[in-house]
Amino acid sequence: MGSNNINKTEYLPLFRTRTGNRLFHRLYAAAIFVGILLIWIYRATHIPKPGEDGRWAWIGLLGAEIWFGFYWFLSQSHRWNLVYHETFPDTLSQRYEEELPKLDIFVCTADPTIEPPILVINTVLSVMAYDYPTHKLSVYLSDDGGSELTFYALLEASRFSKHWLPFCKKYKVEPRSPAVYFGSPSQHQVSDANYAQDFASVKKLYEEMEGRIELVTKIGRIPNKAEHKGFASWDSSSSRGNHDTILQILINGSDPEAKDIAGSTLPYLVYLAREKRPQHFHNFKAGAMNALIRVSSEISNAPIILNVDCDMYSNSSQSVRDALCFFMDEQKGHELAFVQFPQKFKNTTRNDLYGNELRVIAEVEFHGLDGHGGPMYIGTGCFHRREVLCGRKFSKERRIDDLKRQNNECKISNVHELEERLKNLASCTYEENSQWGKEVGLKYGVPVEDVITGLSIHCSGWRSAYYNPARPAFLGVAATSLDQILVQHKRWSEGDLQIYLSKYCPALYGLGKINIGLIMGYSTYCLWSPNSLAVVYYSIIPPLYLLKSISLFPQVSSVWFLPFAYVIIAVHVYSAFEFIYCGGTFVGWWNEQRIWLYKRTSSYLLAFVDTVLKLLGYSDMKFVISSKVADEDVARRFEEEVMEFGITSPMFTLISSLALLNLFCLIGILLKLGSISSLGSLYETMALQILVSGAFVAINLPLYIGLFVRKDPGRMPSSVTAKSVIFALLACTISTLLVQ
Ligand SMILES: O=c1ccn([C@@H]2O[C@H](COP(=O)(O)OP(=O)(O)O[C@H]3O[C@H](CO)[C@@H](O)[C@H](O)[C@H]3O)[C@@H](O)[C@H]2O)c(=O)[nH]1
Ligand SMILES: [Mn+2]
Repeated sequence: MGSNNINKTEYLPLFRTRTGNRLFHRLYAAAIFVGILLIWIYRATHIPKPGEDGRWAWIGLLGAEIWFGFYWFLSQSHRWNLVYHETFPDTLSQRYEEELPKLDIFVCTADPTIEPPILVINTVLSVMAYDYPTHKLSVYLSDDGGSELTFYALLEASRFSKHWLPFCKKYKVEPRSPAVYFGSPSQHQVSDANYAQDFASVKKLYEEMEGRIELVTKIGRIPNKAEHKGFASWDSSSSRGNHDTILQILINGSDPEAKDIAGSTLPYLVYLAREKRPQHFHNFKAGAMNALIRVSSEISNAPIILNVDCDMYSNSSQSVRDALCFFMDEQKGHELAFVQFPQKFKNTTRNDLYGNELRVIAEVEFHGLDGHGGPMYIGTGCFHRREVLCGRKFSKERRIDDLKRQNNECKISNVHELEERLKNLASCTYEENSQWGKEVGLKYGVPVEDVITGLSIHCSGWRSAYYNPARPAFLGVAATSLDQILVQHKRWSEGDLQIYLSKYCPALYGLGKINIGLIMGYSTYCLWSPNSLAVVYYSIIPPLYLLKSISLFPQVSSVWFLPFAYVIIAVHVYSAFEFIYCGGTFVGWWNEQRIWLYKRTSSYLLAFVDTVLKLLGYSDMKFVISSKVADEDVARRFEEEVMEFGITSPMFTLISSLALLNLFCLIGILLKLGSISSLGSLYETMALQILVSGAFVAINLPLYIGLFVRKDPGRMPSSVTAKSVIFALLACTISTLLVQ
């Protein structure tokens, strides 16, 4: 009986994979594909003759529709074959509890103003408190802001952790971000007197610490620098972009003194601000990660690395074990380079006004990528094998070294000496004439270091896994204003397009190296920004021709009307169902359509233009860091799901001009109608153009209100309103004069 049991556990896998049933989707996709072909045939065979109305507009529409069809085809790769995983952490624990590998956790921050130190250390504390042997954990904070305020907060966190970690473990606290835990009404063991007492005392300690950190952040300096030797690293000459490497080991896990109040070992805790000099380009987050990889290799050198953005606290103390179920699985673990968890957010509202949650991407598309070889690496909530990040290629013959054997404990005898010795690893010149950023570490050159690094890992033969547990593993701060989300998507779509135009273009570089489905999957994201051209064309030309009463679509009575109607209806009904199936609301779906439009007509368009300028040498690489704070007023409107404009931005001028253009054209054509009876003939010839502009106007309702009705500070600034009215009127007038 006993031996039977052992055999059983030996054969149980650590994770299981299940594929979804895709029959319905495949039938649907085939039917849409036929519809698209018919649309193409119609367009190509009905081009107006030279001299006839609308010939060029028509050819443009043909181009746009070919693009939409092609893009739709690419995006089917995300839906063809969905896979879902389930992990067995109990089996992991039974089999390997004593041999679990070490884990290094990297947290990146870059600006103490928009990434407040209190937020950063809550993330740090949440990952320090993982349900994992503490002597195997090391947490590194990279501070590209080079801020003593952040350092101060981390020092405070190192002290508070002595109380927080044992409290979390004793009462199995979830989540382990103290701000979130104490901020939400506790449902835990309130009846237990011990718990109530511990809760009250730890909460008090937290609030006192929070008070001190907020005070220091507010006054912007450290009152008592003698408190820790580390503050000596900041002198009057150091500034954010110009300072020496600052490396401070705040908790030396191997020090017998470094114990929590229950007498257990604490994880290593390290602060690193790599050297910054104005004359050296620092490669943003990729540069920070690479410095962390090097420095950590000399301290803890764990074979597995988890990295999170400073706002992405751990929401589940079990995630490390979940991730290890993948890496340590005897059958399939050795093929896996990284395990990616979805990005989810703490502060989203019911109808997700800005489409922050990227719901369908998280719940459908990434499962689809997994079916083709693995999800992309998306920069946060991702566990990597260190060796892979350091450039190791996959080889069938040579299995990666057993994780269980890379478990030697680290011992630091002289902290100060070690800090001094390692500083050089984070200097500006260390990477000169090396392979860092090229073959080793995260890749440089594009502002989406994550996507390009993941792609090159896939291309060197590795797989990855997407794990999307019911309880989100990480929660971050989502954008709270329209401007923020548009700026973020500009950076993403620009970076992705740069990858497409680089030597890592998935369609060329990936050919023969990765599955064709994965090439299509990557291409869908990398080609976000060229989408803008077709969408902008569709938002300008049909309404202008509507105003001129020139029809660009089949008449309602024509059979060619059917494929258009069919594709438009089927695609939107499917997408609404998919969205709701993924847990969204109908209003949420409608909001997402609006954001879809805004991204394509502003972020993606500007990203496209900037990429072209960059190719021509006119533009530099930028990384606009997303703000993780909002002032009270903005936060309130976000809660109420009222769109936040508030500032002037070229992106707002773009979306407003297009919204007004469609509105003017629609009003214009209705005014031009002599009588109600001509409505019938307008409908017969112009139904689809009216539908396109009508949908445009309907989706833009909140924007019109922001332009003309609202009075609060979140409305559209009047300069944007004025500019957009002028642009839209100009476009209408010029086209009326030109298109005769
Ligand atoms: O010079 C820099 C710039 C940024 N960061 C950090 O990078 C992270 C991501 O920056 P954020 O402004 O929050 O950008 P997001 O668009 O929210 O980030 C997403 O997209 C990035 C790629 O564009 C990925 O790196 C991120 O992991 C992913 O969450 C944050 O922790 C920053 O502190 C640095 O460490 N150094
Ligand atoms: Mn972010």
